[in-house]
Amino acid sequence: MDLFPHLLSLDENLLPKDGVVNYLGPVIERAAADHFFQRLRTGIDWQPDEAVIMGRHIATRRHVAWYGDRPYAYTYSRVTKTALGWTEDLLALKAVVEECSGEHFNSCLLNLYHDGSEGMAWHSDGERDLKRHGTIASVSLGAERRFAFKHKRGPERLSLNLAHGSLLLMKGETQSHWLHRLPPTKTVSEPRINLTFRTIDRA
Ligand SMILES: O=C(O)CCC(=O)C(=O)O
Ligand SMILES: [Fe+2]
Repeated sequence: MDLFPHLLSLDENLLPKDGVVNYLGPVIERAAADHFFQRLRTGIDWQPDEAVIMGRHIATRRHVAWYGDRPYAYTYSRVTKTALGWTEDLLALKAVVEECSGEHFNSCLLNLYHDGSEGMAWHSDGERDLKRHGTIASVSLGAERRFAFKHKRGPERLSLNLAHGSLLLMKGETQSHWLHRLPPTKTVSEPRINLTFRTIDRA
């Protein structure tokens, strides 16, 4: 009998090459995940994300927030944000993620997708301020959404569903060689919150 099936996923790399992605499935039980979703929905300082398109600042419908150990300045899609101090809920989620991954994180970017019409385009999280080859730990709460990877130079593609309360780890060289995205979908009308725990590493 397998008492800890999700722990086995740490040995299973979803990528065929050039990086490591582990999907641990739901690591937070449903009632706790529901609780965190509700608390974060109202307790986080959500702001519309901004994009700079042809030199103009455009506010997106997707909302974002940025928290960390210190007031890190973080440049993301060419907009700089200053990290707010951890909330009790974020520290509790960080503890779960650190326990499951065996790694430590000093910051977290949160995304709020109001429904399936909002997503995130192909990108990698190789920002200058992030620790090189550091793990990114992604927690999903709320509506289940598809998440996709494609290799930057080859034909390889894969995708998976991110369940309520689940944890996905992107490790090692993943950001150097793969893009990821959250495709918009007509079939989801419920909101989703995503938390990506990261390590900011700067002089
Ligand atoms: O919402 C997600 O699952 C992914 C978010 C993401 O890729 C990011 O914030 O960099
Ligand atoms: Fe990302």
